[in-house]
Amino acid sequence: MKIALLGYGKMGKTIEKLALEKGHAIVFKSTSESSEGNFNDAEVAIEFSSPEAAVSNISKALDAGIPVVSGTTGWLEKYGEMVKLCEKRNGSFITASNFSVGVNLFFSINEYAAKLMAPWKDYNVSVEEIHHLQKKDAPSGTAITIAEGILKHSDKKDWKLNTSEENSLNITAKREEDVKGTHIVSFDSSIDTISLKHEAHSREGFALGAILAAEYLKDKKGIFTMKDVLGIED
Ligand SMILES: NC(=O)C1=CN([C@@H]2O[C@H](COP(=O)(O)OP(=O)(O)OC[C@H]3O[C@@H](n4cnc5c(N)ncnc54)[C@H](OP(=O)(O)O)[C@@H]3O)[C@@H](O)[C@H]2O)C=CC1
Ligand SMILES: O=C(O)C1=N[C@H](C(=O)O)C[C@H](O)C1
Repeated sequence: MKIALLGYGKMGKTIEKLALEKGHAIVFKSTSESSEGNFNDAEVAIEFSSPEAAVSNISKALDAGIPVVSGTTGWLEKYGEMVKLCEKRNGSFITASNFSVGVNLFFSINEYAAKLMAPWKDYNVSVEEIHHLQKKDAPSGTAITIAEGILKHSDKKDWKLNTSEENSLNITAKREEDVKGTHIVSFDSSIDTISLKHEAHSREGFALGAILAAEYLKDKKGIFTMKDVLGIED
């Protein structure tokens, strides 16, 4: 598969290494300042850039008729625009807050736990995420997906960063040296605490999942999710 990498930072470089090991070719790569290769040679684009650059990168791929996998977080208020553009171009698009298989299983475990815990009103649920110091957005996209999963089964009306409001689901975001991505869901009562934790040991899980999504998307038309890619039921 011929891949264009839109964004060539920590994730772009990890994807390049693993894609080459899997026998794929990188035909184009770009940063905010430079690019090399021929974008139109690509069969699929994998986009991990920044919240400010994501919409223009995704649009560039859809306009060129190249299926696009986007992992960038912090831009989802524009998701509807990208869906419309994808439909207009009869294109192919997947975005996910987290491409790792483990986190996508965690999303389902989280929803199951939230449903199970819903009648037990003595427990208060909260979400914590920890990431490296360079991360631009907070809370993480993954923490938002986790919160949305909990809210499907909770009396809380919304999620908020650092809130003590009872009606809102509290998300805490911590930044620490070199943490790849840790997410913890806690159900706390005065008697005990039940915790679910996912801890990424490297960026390879995110990168492998994005390559898997690109392999899945390459010959398809439409808008898909990681649940489609992994065959996980809703
Ligand atoms: N969905 C998932 O599974 C995961 C998502 N992410 C998300 O992916 C994104 C990138 O993460 P990461 O690789 O760690 O970040 P980095 O900061 O390490 O890399 C970002 C890259 O994007 C480039 N870039 C910025 N603007 C543009 C542009 N207009 N066109 C092309 N490239 C551009 C940067 O270039 P320059 O250096 O010149 O600024 C840099 O090469 C973040 O939003 C992060 O949250 C991260 C891991 C997993
Ligand atoms: O910026 C990161 O590094 C990560 N970002 C994603 C997010 O915002 O959820 C996924 C992963 O946690 C790493």
